[in-house]
Amino acid sequence: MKYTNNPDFSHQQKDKIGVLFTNLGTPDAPTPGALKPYLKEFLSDPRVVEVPRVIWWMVLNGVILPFRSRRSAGAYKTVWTERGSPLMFNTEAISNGVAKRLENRSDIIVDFAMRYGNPSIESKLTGLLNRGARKVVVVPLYPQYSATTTASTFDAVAEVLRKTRFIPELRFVNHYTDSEKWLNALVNKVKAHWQEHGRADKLIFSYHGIPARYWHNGDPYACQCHKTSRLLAERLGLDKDEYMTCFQSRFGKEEWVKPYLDETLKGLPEQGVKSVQVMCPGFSADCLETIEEIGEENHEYFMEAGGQRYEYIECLNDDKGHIDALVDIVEQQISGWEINADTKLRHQRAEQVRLNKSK
Ligand SMILES: C=CC1=C(C)c2cc3[nH]c(cc4nc(cc5[nH]c(cc1n2)c(C)c5CCC(=O)O)C(CCC(=O)O)=C4C)c(C)c3C=C
Ligand SMILES: [Fe+2]
Ligand SMILES: [Fe+2]
Repeated sequence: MKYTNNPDFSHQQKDKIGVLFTNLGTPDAPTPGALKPYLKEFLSDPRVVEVPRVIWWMVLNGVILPFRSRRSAGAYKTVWTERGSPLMFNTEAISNGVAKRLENRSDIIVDFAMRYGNPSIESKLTGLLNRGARKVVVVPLYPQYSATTTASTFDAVAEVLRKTRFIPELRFVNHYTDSEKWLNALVNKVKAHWQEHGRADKLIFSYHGIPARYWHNGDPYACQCHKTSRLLAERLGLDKDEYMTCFQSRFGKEEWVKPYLDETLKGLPEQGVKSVQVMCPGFSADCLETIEEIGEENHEYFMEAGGQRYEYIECLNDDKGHIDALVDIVEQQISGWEINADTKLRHQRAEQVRLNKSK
């Protein structure tokens, strides 16, 4: 094994703290040619699809990739913009927002990476190490823990570090469903929506699903989703009949955690629920699964079933409240990581200068 080194390493260099935000990943372009390698990497991850490898290899390569690449490319085309894939530019905006807020900390470097596709965790984590990061905090932008997302990100980080000479001190955010600032940011988002559009019969919290089997085997994800909904409802003063939790984005034939969003929306109008507002507190950034699946596809299901008003409340993306919450999470993680008294003094002076300027 040849271990990777920092090509610019000097024993005199100033140590840095690296902050790496990660998200799921997205294809490079909305085309079948770009979808195929992206879906292949994603769906070959044993954390995502827990099926015997040989059988899955045949199904994936023989059936899923040829068909799904085409179908998904069509869906991605509907959300693609001049700035590219929403998941990418929203994640970048979040990372930039946090970097801006921490710019007076000259010892902190902030970047983002994607678990699948580009920019890879390997390229960005190595980049941080090469820029002098000796301590790294990884923040997967998944508020709820799931083995399919959070643990898979950990696997990717570990895989990179397996090959590097220097292993940084490492902190890894497990989930942040209890973050009061994060909950408040979501509450404020809903309240702002209510101010503009009024309330609906029901507020639906929709989360990406996982196969029910994973949950039964110990994945806490669905429980954390229900908890998130409850904490939000308490803060919004909602009664039990005024909100509900649903799961979206099923994939494959197996049973996933329920209730399914699409089936729920198709059944609500006949129960007298004629208007709904849907938000996705499991997604930090708007992406295909929110813009197209929640904004378009499920909107149609509800209206076709007799619904009268359907509104999608966007993700937090780079909202100020979201950035505040993430800065808070990072600061908690790196507390006690001050590089040395000298650096600390410099930060305090820089902060003083900033405060004096803003007076
Ligand atoms: C077995 C399949 C899948 C599991 C399990 C799964 C879990 C999971 N996914 C997210 C977040 C996102 N998923 C996104 C897209 C997406 N997800 C799957 C499959 C599983 N996800 C597929 C095949 C796709 C690709 C798109 C498609 O073909 O429909 C995205 C959006 C990416 C984008 O580019 O916009 C996100 C985000 C979570 C949070 C999760 C488990 C908790
Ligand atoms: Fe997914
Ligand atoms: Fe989807």
